[in-house]
Order: sequence, then structure tokens, then C-alpha cells
Amino acid sequence: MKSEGVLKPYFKQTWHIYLASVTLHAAASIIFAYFPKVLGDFTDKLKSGVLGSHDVVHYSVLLVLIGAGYALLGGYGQYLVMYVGRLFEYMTRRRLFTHFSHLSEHYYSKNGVGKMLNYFMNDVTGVRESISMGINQTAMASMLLFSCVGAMILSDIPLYLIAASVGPLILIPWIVIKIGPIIRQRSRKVQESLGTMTESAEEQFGGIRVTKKFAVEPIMIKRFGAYVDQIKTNQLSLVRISSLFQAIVPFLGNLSLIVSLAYGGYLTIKGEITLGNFVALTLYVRMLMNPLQQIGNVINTVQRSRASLQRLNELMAVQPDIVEADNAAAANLAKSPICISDLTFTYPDAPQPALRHIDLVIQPGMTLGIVGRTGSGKTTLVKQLLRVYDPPADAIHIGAADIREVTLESLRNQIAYVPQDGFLFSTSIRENIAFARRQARQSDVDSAAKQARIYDNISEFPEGFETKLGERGITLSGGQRQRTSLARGFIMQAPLMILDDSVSAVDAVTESEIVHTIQQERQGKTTIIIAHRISALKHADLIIVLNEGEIVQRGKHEELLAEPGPYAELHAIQEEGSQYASGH
Ligand SMILES: Nc1ncnc2c1ncn2[C@@H]1O[C@H](COP(=O)(O)OP(=O)(O)OP(=O)(O)O)[C@@H](O)[C@H]1O
Repeated sequence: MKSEGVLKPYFKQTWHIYLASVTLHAAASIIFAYFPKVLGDFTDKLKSGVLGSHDVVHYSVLLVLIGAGYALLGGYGQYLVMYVGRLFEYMTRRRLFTHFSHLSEHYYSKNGVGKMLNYFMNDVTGVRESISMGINQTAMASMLLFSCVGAMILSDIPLYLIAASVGPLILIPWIVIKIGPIIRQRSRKVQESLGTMTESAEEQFGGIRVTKKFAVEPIMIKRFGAYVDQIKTNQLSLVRISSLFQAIVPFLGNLSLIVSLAYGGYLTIKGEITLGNFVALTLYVRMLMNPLQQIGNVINTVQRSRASLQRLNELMAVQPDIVEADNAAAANLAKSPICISDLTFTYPDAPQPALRHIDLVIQPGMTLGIVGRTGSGKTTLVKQLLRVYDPPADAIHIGAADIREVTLESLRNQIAYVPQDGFLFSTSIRENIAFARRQARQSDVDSAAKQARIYDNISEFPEGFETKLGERGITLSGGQRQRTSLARGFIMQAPLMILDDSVSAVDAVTESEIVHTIQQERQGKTTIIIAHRISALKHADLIIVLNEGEIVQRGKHEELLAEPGPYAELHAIQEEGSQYASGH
């Protein structure tokens, strides 16, 4: 699959609007180029004393028509190009978001959210400026240049006078070529430092509670201040070169004006050109200044946005790590066993495997418990079943099919994965629970909430299930959050439910109620429970103990208790703890 980049699909859709806009700009510029000619003719008639009152009316009407035509055509052309510019932002942000949503977890673990936001905001806007303001001004300016030079050549103004007057202006493109790359390089530095600051801000806002608890605000402020300082330094260096550029261009324009006034004035006094031609020449030179300056500005903007465009195109070219196989077929997790054989998995760039030689069969309908110390590979194992990371070929089969040849949609629709820290969105509790089942009835939401033992808490909120969470709403406690995301898992009634330490933040009594519900509600359906507390999984049909990516023990609760090993040790520690807690 080849990426089309961001501009190609956009221009495919909008080229006719651009064509209309450029045509309107061209027409406006041609009309406007008549302005000095009309004034020149007027001056000549005035000077030769043949100007009658009907001539005054004639010239006035002509000037009004030129002004109105320029404003109407140019204005409408401008509107069109601004309109398509906004369309670019809209289209590109939508495409970027769709693309982001297909990228794998691995991509996100390597690229911070701040970087993504930077792509979304600054880069898209930067490119939009180039292709709306840039194209608009380039079209307008080049047409005006073309028309002015054409009109001057067609008039009686001698070519050598035109050449001398316009000469300094010709230096402008040279200046642009010299200074442009420096501007581009400095601008890239500004963008990079902005990206770093956004990333840091995002992380620090995310971790603000931790910062406050540890009272380390001054350190964080200082660290953030360093990023802001870096932006200031980079921006000042950009401003210096841009200002130099912005100053040289008008200076050259004024130089042209001085030459045309001095040399043109001299030739007029000598009678070699008419006064009308002198007036027209100075007006033309004045008129040429703006478009040339605009072209300079546009080149500046385009230089700056080229880096943005490059970043966006590179991003659109990133291929998701997990892709659907051509021959992918839907899996049926309700009927097919999951067979894991000799699975060894290493994270990209990791020095050693996170899972080693895993052999396991998960029969449909069974409950599997997974225990193990932190970092032993529990989450990694279930992520392989979700294909968050792809396992090696032939390592996991669902029925007869390799999991890599199963459609992602069928897999993810049939698995309810409840992580330890399920993310809740800033919307109503109802929408959070019915996240994967948008059409769920209220009765389904109610029963999922009851199963997750969160129903009573929600009912106590004045707005019940419509209570908003997050920035614009209330904040749930850690345990309430966990149970809300547990309800989100229950409502799916999926053939496979994975509880990844999903009741770690609830009290022991509630946990045992939830475990009891799981046993009842999920009879006949496959459930995987990852837990640190043995009480949460001792009812499982099979329990595996992971250590450093390997299965070191497997069996039922009683069997594992009977053999010496980490399971019995963990049980002893937890039993001791609970006896101590209950005062025995
Ligand atoms: N995205 C990742 N990239 C690289 N290494 C990772 C990634 N995620 C986890 N690991 C590493 O893989 C190993 C297993 O991690 P995993 O999250 O599976 O452990 P876990 O048993 O679920 O731990 P916990 O009980 O703390 O949740 C750890 O050494 C961890 O550092």
C-alpha cells in the first residue's frame, strides 16, 4: 500500500476551485494594470489643455470600474482560496486521525502524544497557510507583475528607462534564494522545540497529581522553563533573519522608486517622455513593489511549511505494524480453542524476550488464571491474543487458523479486554460503559453496572448514568474507575473476556462479589483473569504462574498449593496478610 501523502488527494478534489480562483485573480490583476495607464493618459490630456468636463467624468467612471472590478474579482478569488484552505485542514485532520487510529501501540510507545498534537495543530496549519495564502498571493502577485510589465512595454515608456527602474527589484529573488534556506533551517528548529514543549506539557499535565503529591512543582516548573527558553532562543534567531529579509525587500523597492523618480523625472524635463508616461512609470514601479514583496513572503511561508509537509507525508507513509492478511478469515472464539505452542516473543528493540516457550491450550468456556510477579509477561501474553503485537508465525492458533490470519475486527469484537487502568472519556458514564456497544439499551447498561458492582455508586449521583466524567464533570475514585471499565467489559458479553488486574483497586469484599458474578455470568464463556491476589482467580479451571516470561507452574488451585513453588509461597504470604488484617 503506497501512501498518497497529504496534498495529492486534496488537490484531486479541489483543483477546479483553485483554477477558478487563479482565473479570478488573473482577471483582477489585468484590470488593475490599467490603472496607471488611465492616470497617465489623464495627466497628458490635462497637461496639453484638452481635458473637457466629459473627459473628467469618463476617466472617473473608468477608475471606479477598475477599482470595483479588481475588488469584486480579487475578493471572490480570495474567498474561494481561503475556503479550500479550510477544507484542507478539515480533510487532512480527518485523514490523520483515521491514520493515527490504525497505528499500533508500538508506534505510540515510541512517539509521544505531544508530537501527535503538533502534527495535528501546527503542521496542518502551516501547510494550509502555504496552499491557501501562498497560492492566492502567488497567483495575484505574478499576474500583477506580468500585467504591469506587459502594460509598461506596450506603453511609450522607453525600455532602457523601464530596465533601470525595475533593475533593483530583480535582486529580490536572489536575496530570497540566499536567505530562504537559513530561514527554513531556523524554522525547523522552532518547530522541533515547540514539539518538545508540547510533549513535556502533555506529560506534566498528565502527571500533575503526582507532582503535587511529591511537592516537586519548582523542579517541574524549572524543567518546563528550560523548554520555553529554548523556544525563545530559536524563535529570536528566526525573527532576526526574517526581519532582515522583510527589511531588504522594501528597501530594494524604494530604490527602484528613487531611480524611476530621478531618471524618469530627468527624461521628462528633457522632453524625452511625456508627463503622463512619467506618472504611469512611477505608479507601475510602486505597484510592482507589493507583488514582489508578497512573493518573498510566500516563499518564506512555503519554506517554513515544507518541513511541515514533509513531516505529514512521512507520517501518512507510516505503515501499521499489524496488518490484515490477504486471506484473513473471521475467528469464532466461542467454539475454537486457542492453542499457544512454543511462543517466544521479544518486543521490538528489547534486549531479551518478554515471553519464552509458552505452551498453553485455552479451551472455549474455560477460566484461566494468570499470576506472576510484576514484569513477568502476563499483559504481554494477553496482548498477543488481541494482536496488539503480532506473535511469531505458527505460535498461536485459533482453531485451525494462525492468529495472524484472523481478521482483526473479528478478534477485537469477540474479546472484552479490561485493563488495570481502563481509560474513561470525558463523556457520560452511560457512554463510557456502552463504549463498544453503542446501541445498548439502558437495561443492558444497568445490568453490566450491577455485575461490576458500580450500579449503586452511579445511582447516587444526581444525574445517574448521564453524569459527565473528566474535565467537565466529576472525578471517580480509582476503584470506581476500575469498576466502570469492568462494566464496559461485561456489557460486551464477549466469548472471551480478559481481566488484566482489573479489580486491583477494589476492596476485598467487593472483589469477592465481582469474582462470584464472573463465575455465574460467564459460565460457558472463556475468561482469563490476571491478578496479583490469589483470591481473584483460585476458582479458575487452570492457573498458570509466569516468571520472567516462562510458565513455571500450572494446575488448579489445590494442585498448586500442594506443590512447593511460587504459587504456594504467594498464597502463604497473602493468607498471613489477611489473617493479620482480620485479627486472627
Ligand atoms: N511496549 C513495550 N516495549 C518493550 N518492552 C515492554 C513493553 N511492554 C512491556 N515490556 C517489557 O516486557 C516485560 C513484561 O511486561 P508485562 O507488562 O507483560 O508484565 P506484567 O507481568 O503484565 O507486569 P505487571 O504485573 O506489572 O502488569 C517487562 O520486562 C516489560 O518491561
